Amino acid sequence: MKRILLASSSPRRIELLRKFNIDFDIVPSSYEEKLFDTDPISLAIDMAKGKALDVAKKLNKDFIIISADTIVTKDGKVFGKPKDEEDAIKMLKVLSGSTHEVVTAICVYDLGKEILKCDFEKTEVVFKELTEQEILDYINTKEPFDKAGAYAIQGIGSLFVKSINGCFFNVVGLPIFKLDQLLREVGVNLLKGSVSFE
Ligand SMILES: Cc1cn([C@H]2C[C@H](O)[C@@H](COP(=O)(O)OP(=O)(O)OP(=O)(O)O)O2)c(=O)[nH]c1=O
Repeated sequence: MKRILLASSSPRRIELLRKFNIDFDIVPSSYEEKLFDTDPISLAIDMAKGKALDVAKKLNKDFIIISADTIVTKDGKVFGKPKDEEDAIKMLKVLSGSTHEVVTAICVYDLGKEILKCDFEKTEVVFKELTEQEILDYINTKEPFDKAGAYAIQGIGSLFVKSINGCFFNVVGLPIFKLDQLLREVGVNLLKGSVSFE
């Protein structure tokens, strides 16, 4: 019996996938993410792939793994999750009053068929100008700390987002439209809430 497995510790990814009527297991990867200023798309894809391959080592052929990685990028700089308060303040100052991009890479790895497919989605996010006080007040909510770019569009961070261009769910960490396309290629239909295996 085939099983879907989400290789993630992200509560947002878990919650988004739970919207659909499929059973899935959750095994976070221990893949070590290394961020540096380079092409954000290949970086995110490498990391999503790394997470899938890491979790695959522990599994048998019955599983289809879903993994993802989200990066915030602006002017050639890439931002993951802030290391500390100072890092979060720095990121929010860069994002203030301007447009940045959020890239999420996703991979679907069918261990039985030995098919690994990865893709990405990119969304533009326009931030209002933030005052020092707003940044400090936001840091005090603790929301920024486990989020790429130090904000959550789905949370209090929504106060800062003037507009977006592209997939909302991509910003939250799981681009549902892209994920559905990849899953269909390995026989999983989120709309039917079922997994059909030939
Ligand atoms: C920009 C943004 C990011 N995020 C989150 C999504 C991801 O959980 C996180 C980016 O970190 P990731 O390294 O992509 O994921 P993760 O470490 O949380 O989980 P895992 O590697 O186990 O799958 O930032 C939001 O929740 N809202 C936002 O608006």
